[in-house]
Amino acid sequence: MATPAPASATNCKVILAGSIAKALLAEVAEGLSKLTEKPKLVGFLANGDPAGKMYADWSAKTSRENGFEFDLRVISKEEIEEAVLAANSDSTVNGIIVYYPIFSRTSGQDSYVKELVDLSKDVEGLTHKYVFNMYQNIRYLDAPTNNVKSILPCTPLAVVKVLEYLQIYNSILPYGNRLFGKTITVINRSEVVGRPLAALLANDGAKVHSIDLDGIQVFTRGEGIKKKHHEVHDPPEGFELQDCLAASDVVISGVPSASYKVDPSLLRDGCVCINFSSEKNFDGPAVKEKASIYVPAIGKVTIAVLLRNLLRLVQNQKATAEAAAA
Ligand SMILES: NC(=O)C1=CN([C@@H]2O[C@H](COP(=O)(O)OP(=O)(O)OC[C@H]3O[C@@H](n4cnc5c(N)ncnc54)[C@H](O)[C@@H]3O)[C@@H](O)[C@H]2O)C=CC1
Ligand SMILES: Nc1nc(=O)c2c([nH]1)NC[C@@H]1CN(c3ccc(C(=O)N[C@@H](CCC(=O)O)C(=O)O)cc3)C=[N+]21
Repeated sequence: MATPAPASATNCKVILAGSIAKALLAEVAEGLSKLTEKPKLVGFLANGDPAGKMYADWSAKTSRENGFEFDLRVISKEEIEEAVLAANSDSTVNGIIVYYPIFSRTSGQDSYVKELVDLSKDVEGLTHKYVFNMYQNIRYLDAPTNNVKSILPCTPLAVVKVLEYLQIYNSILPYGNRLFGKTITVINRSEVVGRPLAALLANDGAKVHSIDLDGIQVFTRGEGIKKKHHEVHDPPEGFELQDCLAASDVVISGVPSASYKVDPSLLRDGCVCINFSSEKNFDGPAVKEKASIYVPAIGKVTIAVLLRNLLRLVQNQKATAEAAAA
């Protein structure tokens, strides 16, 4: 007989990203063992951003430890265009990651750089074709042959992998519908993480409350998840953050501010809390009094997903070459 937890302890289980990343990296190792050459990822750091540098160094270390080559190239803003084009035409390069932001957030110039990366080497899935496929819930580039898989952005996909690990995805249901019946709040609706994440979760069947400073949006596939992909609508009149939280099985937060905390008194008893911000959006001791599961950070999962995406690019490059030869 298992001993019950002492009455004084909380019943919240804290799950660290490392254990989730380990499971994904094992899957990646399996795929890697079937290749004859080491996949090569090239990273471009053109902004002098210390946070970007940290993330890049950390990705480089994990890549090398797991049998991938990672070549970090520190360059100037002015060099980025030619550098990406050169990597596109270098057959020894399998994947390209460009760290953002490079140019001022308001200039829109970063969007131009994103489109420069060759589709077959875009390891973060940031070029328009991949973004389109994600929002439209299209999983392959070569439908109906379905040999070339579409690429999903790393952090939103990392959150999906965390939810699969936690069995929030119900494997009794068919693939693509496994979040049916779940209500999820995502706090952050940025173009790079929050909005794609809300769309992915809704495409998998969830009802998603997407929160940002400009208000709340609801992402769903409609009643009975009959639609092929998500649609977005306004919440009911007077619906506030507290109503979203009270209804949510899962709360995912990514507010980039040290002072922001999700009010623990608004959380549904026994909900699951996940933080993807580099700042702690949940107060640890308080959230543990309410949540059944708490994931304080996901960075390691994001990097495991980056390597999984790189492996997928290599597999896609092979499938494309074989199709061309046939
Ligand atoms: N763990 C990981 O793998 C990754 C973590 N991050 C982290 O996630 C955080 C967010 O990154 P981005 O989305 O790129 O940042 P961002 O600055 O582009 O977007 C943040 C969003 O949060 C919104 N926001 C700010 N205060 C809010 C509030 N009180 N309530 C609701 N929404 C609010 C903003 O309006 C904005 O839309 C950062 O801390 C970043 O470092 C980013 C990428 C990967
Ligand atoms: N093209 C591109 N893709 C990115 O994904 C990208 C980028 N550019 N530019 C820089 C930002 C920053 N970024 C972070 C990754 C992990 C944590 C993170 O939360 N890491 C730790 C916590 C902090 C720590 O341990 O120091 C964790 O989750 O375990 C934060 C920030 C990705 N970025």
